[in-house]
Amino acid sequence: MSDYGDYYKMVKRYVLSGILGTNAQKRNRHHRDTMIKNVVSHLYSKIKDEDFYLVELREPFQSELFQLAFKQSLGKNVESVYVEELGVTLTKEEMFQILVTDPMMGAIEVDWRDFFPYLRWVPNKSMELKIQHMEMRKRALVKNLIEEQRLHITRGEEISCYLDCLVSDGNTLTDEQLIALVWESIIETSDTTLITTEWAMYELAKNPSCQDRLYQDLRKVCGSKHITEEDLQHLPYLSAVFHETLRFHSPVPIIPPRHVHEATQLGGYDVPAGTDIIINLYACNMDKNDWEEPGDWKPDRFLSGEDEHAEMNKTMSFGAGKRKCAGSAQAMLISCMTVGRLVQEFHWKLKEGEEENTDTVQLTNHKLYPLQAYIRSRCA
Ligand code: HEM
Repeated sequence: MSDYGDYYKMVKRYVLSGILGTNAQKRNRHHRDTMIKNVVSHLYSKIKDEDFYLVELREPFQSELFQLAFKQSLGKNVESVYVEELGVTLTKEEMFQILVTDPMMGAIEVDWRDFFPYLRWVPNKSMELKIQHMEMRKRALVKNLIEEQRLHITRGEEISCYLDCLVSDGNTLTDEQLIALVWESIIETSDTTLITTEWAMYELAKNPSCQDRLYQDLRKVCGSKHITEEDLQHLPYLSAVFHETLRFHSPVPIIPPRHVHEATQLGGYDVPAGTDIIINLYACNMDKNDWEEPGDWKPDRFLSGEDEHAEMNKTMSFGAGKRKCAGSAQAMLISCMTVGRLVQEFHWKLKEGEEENTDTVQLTNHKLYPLQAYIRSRCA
C-alpha cells in the first residue's frame, strides 16, 4: 500500500540523490552511452553485407540494461558470483532469473483461495513454499552482492553508486532494508524500460511511415552524427513515439493501491473514507472518450506543441501525485536514446507473421515472444 511516512520520505531522498535525481543521472551518463554503443555493436555483428538480417533486440538490450542496473546500484558490472548461502556460482542469466524474472512471475502467481474466500483457512503450502524459496534465493544473492561491494567502500575506495549513498555516514538502514532497496533499484532499471523500448521498435518496424518520419527528424537534428541526450529536446516526434508506446503497451497497467483517507468523489462515484482503490492505467489510457481511434498506435496524438511535462501527463503511465514514478526521466532517456540510435543506424522491418505476435506475459505487459525483425544498415 502506498504510504507517505518518515521511512518513505527518507528512502525517496536516497533514491533521488543516489540514483534517479538529475545529478545522479549525470554521473551515470557514461554508463548509458556505453550501453547503447554495445547494443548497436551487437546488432552490427549480425550483419554481413547490405542485405536485411534477422535479429532479436531483446537479448542484447536486456543484458546491457541489467549491466547498467549493477553499475548504477553497486558501482560495477557483475558477470558471475559465488553465493555462499546457496553454495553455487551464478551466471548473469541466472542472476537475472532470480532478481527480475522470478519476482515478476511471483507477483502474478494465482492463489486459488482468492476465488473462494471462505476457504482461506485451507493452507496453500505449494504456493507458500515456492514464494519462500524465491525470496530466499533473491535475498541471499543481493546480500552477497552488497557485502562484496561494501568491503571496497569501507576500505575507502572511490565507488560512486547507489549503495555508496545508502551506507554513507549517518544512514541508519538495517541490512534487510538495504537488501530491499538495492534489489528494487536493480529490478526497476531492468524491466519496464526494456518493455517500452521493445514495443516501440515493434511499432516502428510495423509502421514504415512513422519510422521514416523519425529518421528524417533525426537527420535534420543530428545530421550524420550519433544522437546525444542533448538532442532529445529537439526531437518531439521521438518523444511522441515513447509516450504513444506507453499509452498503447503500458508496462505498468495497474498502479499500487491508494488508501482513501477522506470521503471523496472520483469519476462521478462516491468513494467512502477507508476504501482502498486500484487504478487500471491501461483502461485510463485506452479510454475511448479521451482519444481519437484509441485502438491505433499513433504518435501524432502527442504532438500538440505543449511542453514535455504536459505531453507526459496526458497518460497516467508513470502514475500520479506524490508517489509518481521516480524513474521516469531515466526511462525516457534510455528508451528514447536507444530507439533514436537504432533508427539512425538501421532500417527495421518486421519478420513475416510477427505482426500478430502481440500477446503479453507477466505483470508488466512483457511481449510474450521477443521481437523478431530484419535490419539493414542505413550506410549500405
Ligand atoms: C517506462 C518505464 C516505467 C514506467 C511506465 C513506470 C511506471 C511507474 C508507476 C506507474 C509507478 C507507480 C506510481 C504511482 O503509484 O502513482 C512507478 C513508481 C516508481 N518507479 Fe517507475 N516506471 C518506469 C521506470 C522506472 C525506472 C527505470 C525506475 C528506476 C530505475 C523507476 C523507479 C520507480 C520508483 C522508485 C517508484 C516509486 C515512487 C514512489 O513511490 O515515490 N521506474 N513507476
